[in-house]
This record gives sequence, C-alpha cells and structure tokens, in this order.
Amino acid sequence: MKFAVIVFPGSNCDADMYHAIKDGLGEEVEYVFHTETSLDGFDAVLLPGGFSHGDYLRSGAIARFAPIMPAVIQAAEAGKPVLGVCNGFQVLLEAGLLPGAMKRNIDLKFVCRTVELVVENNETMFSSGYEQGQTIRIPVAHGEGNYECDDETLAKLRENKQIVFRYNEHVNGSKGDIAGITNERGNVLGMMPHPERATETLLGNDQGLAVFTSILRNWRESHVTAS
Ligand SMILES: NC(=O)CC[C@H](N)C(=O)O
Repeated sequence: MKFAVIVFPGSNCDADMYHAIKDGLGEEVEYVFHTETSLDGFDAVLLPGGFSHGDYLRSGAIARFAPIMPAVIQAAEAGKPVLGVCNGFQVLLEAGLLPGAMKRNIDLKFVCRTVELVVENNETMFSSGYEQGQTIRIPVAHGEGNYECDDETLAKLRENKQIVFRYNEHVNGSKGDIAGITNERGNVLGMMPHPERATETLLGNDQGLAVFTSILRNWRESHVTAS
C-alpha cells in the first residue's frame, strides 16, 4: 500500500507521519509537496500536523487553496482513505471535506500533553483495530482544537456514527468532546490527537499504531485477492 504525506510550508509532523508508515507500518510512503497537482498512484493520503502558512487567518485556511488540494478532494471522492491529523484535520475542515470548524482552545492556551480518548466507533477503516469503547492515551499539541458545529450537524454526526474518537477528559472545549470525526462515507478522518507520535513503545506509547494498521487491513481486504 502506498501513502502520500502532503507537505505544506509550516508542516512540522510530516516526518513523524512518514516514519509511522515506513517503520511502524512497514508500507510505502512518499512526501508530496503542496505545489504538486497529482496523487496518482497513491492508495491513501495523509495530511500531517503543523502550522501551514503560519496558521495565518485561521489554521488551514490558506493551505486549503494549495495546488494539491483538488487532488486530495479527488482522492476522497474516489473513496481512498484520507487522514488529517491536527493541522491536517483543520485543513480538511477548511476544505469542506468534513463538517464543522475549529476555534481557539476554550482557555486560549496551547495544550501539549497526552490525553485519554474513547473509541466511539470501531467500525471504520481507521479504527477497526481498536475495541468499541476502548480507552487509549494519545498525545495532543494544538492551540485551535475546539471543535464547533451546529446542533443539527452534531445530531447527524452522532446518528451516522461519524464520531470516531471522543476526549475522556477536558481538553479544549470541543463540542461533544469530539476528538475525531469522519465524513458521511467514512473514508475521510480528521483527528486532533497525534497517533503518528504514538506508534512505538520505544518512544513511550504505541496506542496510535492501530489507526494505521486499521487502514492497511481495510485496504488489503478490498484490494488483495488470494492467489
Ligand atoms: N500540531 C499541530 O498540528 C498544531 C496545529 C495547529 N496549527 C494549532 O496549533 O492549532
């Protein structure tokens, strides 16, 4: 399986994402610069964390106009897995691939620590490696992670089981304690916590690895036929 890691000016978790795929998952991965226009040949797209374009205007608001974004949208429409982590989540919201918006954290402070999450839905291509209702610990590092949407959208997210990860503690003021959501179709996931920073016990935590093994397992089930 071949993954693309999109690199924007100001991305700072691109190398972590690359490492998670290459060394954690053992699959093919390439960096794709934001000025590129094609994602042909890639099976999945990863938008990493960071401060694309310095977080000016709003996090992700400039990156969403990058030349690569039509190809990201095309990949999403083709049903390929698209994962945005932290700033990647913000870009997906700005691009309209996911509903809602991100506000500054409720206390206006940057939060950087490991938090507890609940796996709200393990029947997605990003979370099938977890147990339903499992609690996991994953690091967060953001200033704009306060997820906001109207009540109708929240009800829809709940009804369609689009909420994949929920904070199990007070983190940033997110509506419904939302930490990660998918699109309706289930092939685009945005999450503020950083699973790519938690893929090996050597670094203290491997509870994020299942996000990536889930993607791979799902892809193999639909693409690899037994010989
Ligand atoms: N780690 C990150 O991706 C940081 C996200 C972001 N730009 C913020 O502080 O809100």
